[in-house]
Amino acid sequence: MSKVRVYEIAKELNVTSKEIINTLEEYDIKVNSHMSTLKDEECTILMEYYKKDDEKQEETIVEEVQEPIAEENTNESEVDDIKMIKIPQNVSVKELAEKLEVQSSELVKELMLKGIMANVNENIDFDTAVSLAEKYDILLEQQEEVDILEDFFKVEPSDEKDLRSRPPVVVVMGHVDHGKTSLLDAIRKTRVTEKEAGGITQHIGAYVAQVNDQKITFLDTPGHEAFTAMRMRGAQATDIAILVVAADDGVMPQTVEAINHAKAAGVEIIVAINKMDKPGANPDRVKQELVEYELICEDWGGETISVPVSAINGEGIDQLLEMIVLVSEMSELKADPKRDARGIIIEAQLDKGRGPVATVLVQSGTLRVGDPIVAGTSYGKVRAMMDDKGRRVKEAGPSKPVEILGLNEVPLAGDPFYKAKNDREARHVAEKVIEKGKVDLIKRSSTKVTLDDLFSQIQSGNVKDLNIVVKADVQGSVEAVKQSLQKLSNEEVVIKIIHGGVGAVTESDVLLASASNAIIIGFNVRPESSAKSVAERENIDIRLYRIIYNAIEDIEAAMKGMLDPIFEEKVIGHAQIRDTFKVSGLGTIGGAYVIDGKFVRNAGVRLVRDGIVIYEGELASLKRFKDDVKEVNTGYECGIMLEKFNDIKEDDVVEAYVMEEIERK
Ligand SMILES: Nc1nc2c(ncn2[C@@H]2O[C@H](COP(=O)(O)OP(=O)(O)OP(=O)(O)O)[C@@H](O)[C@H]2O)c(=O)[nH]1
Repeated sequence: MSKVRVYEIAKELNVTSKEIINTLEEYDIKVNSHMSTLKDEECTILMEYYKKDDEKQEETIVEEVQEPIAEENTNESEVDDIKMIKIPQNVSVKELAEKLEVQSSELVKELMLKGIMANVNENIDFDTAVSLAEKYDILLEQQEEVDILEDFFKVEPSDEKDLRSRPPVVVVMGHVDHGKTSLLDAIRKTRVTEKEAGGITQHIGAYVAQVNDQKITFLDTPGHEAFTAMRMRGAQATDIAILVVAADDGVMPQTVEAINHAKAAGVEIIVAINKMDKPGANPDRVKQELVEYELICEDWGGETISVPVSAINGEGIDQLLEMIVLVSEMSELKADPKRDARGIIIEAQLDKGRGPVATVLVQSGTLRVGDPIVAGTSYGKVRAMMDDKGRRVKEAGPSKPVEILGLNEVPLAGDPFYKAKNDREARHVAEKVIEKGKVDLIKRSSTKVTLDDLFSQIQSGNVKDLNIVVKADVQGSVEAVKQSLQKLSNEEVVIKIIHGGVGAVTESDVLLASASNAIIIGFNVRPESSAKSVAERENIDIRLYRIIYNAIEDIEAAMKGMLDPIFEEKVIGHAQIRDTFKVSGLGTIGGAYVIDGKFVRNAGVRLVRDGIVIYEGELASLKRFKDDVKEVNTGYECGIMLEKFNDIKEDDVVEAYVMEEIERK
């Protein structure tokens, strides 16, 4: 118990500081004030002394039940006499003087006496501040830095009566080349530029379309990756996703990804069946294919709204917009325009002449020119605001995208922004965010689930749904895994397969897992290298299996807290097959080049072709020229033979791994 002060132990023992000083005097120990620090043995003496006293008192109480516990509370008044003030870790002399209600010059003098030369604007550390305050019988407490941020970012819900309807925020998703950009352009052309005489559409990352007396805000970056990347950073900006499916091409892999990303985010989906002008257009086939993904269109007896459109000739665009209005009316989207502005950064860049320029989407409150704001680690006063038509505006309410000038640096897309009380608070909060680490701040509320800590997260009530992304080499495996895993759901936790697909684990899968707190399970597939690095950064658990049963077993065990991964695989190198040689009686030798890490003779190996694992086993031989070798390092060529496997082809990648014992987290 080091560095305990008199008043602290007094509080602990529920007596006055004065009493503590007197008691110590009985033991010939002299202390000066309630701020004096006590030695360990002095604390022990006091604890012993008062313990006995307590026991004695208890006995007395037992004997004299009627006796009121006389004025016990007088102790508190003494404690109350000591004024307690919270200060940050570092304060300037001036700030401290204000808190202590004394002249700054007086503190400067006091500091001089202590041998510290400081002017009024200089910062002093907490201990020095404490020693200064002691003189004024004021006790300083260190303000927890997290408090400042938590207080600042805390969003009190608005009163129901202050809520007003707001326009929907819409994003366009779909498979590559199905017409996302063309559709956004078509809407902008009919609903934005032409109606605004002389209005020039600015590309600011979002635009507002007018439909009769309603407005719709479109985010101008199509694609589910951008959408989920923002969501992963904590920003849920979108209300409705338009799923664009080309009528002549039908549901394709990225259509499925888009569906699952939208579903995981819980946004409404409206299907736009595009390219209706094309001769091969077959909207019924699209609707039929969508059924498999639980999007059953209205004319097929379901609830999903679908609209046939052509981004080229404008067919169906009006109807699509009306449907968006209808869906948003049903969703009763509301926000409080009166409170301090809050929203997200949609995109931002550095403009040579104007400095950092950011497009922001106001989500609640009203942003005004002159408002001090914080966005991630950047801050500043809104110097000017422009809308999507390049017009200067003074304020922007909920769902309105505006371009703003005045931030000190370029924020990131997806950063939330908040209005601060004043410039000083904005700067201070941004500095604290930098100190604390931005990523940490944004993800404060989301600890990522891993199989290793699944059980403890279930126990603590953090996990009610175990979200899983499944990737496999063939569709059959995806389906088999989905079905077997879903059966594992029990009363405590429901297993949800939020996305399943064929092929390597991609960055988009990892983004989805991160945004939805999911784990990824791969069967006979490998993560792409970009996916691997994002997974590491985001702390996403990717589990790779060859046998479905093993995955089921692991998840079942993890749910019961009985997972025992004693060994973990560590990939030690990759080699690319550059040539192959058939040797009669022996088999195929791969002429390989070690591209990273190293190859060792007794490592486990797997052969990967286009992200799919074709073979897993052992090396039958590892040679440099004619000699058998134990290992081959990066940048060297070698001859590889695989145990009982000859289907080696040019450009195949062989991955070498060893099993390492790991500690359970
Ligand atoms: N005939 C016809 N062609 C269309 C239509 N919509 C888009 N296209 C064409 O399809 C091609 C792809 O359109 P984009 O709008 O670039 O598609 P996208 O989905 O944004 O593509 P990515 O951004 O690459 O994912 C272009 O050549 C368009 O001209 C349509 O309604 N009818």
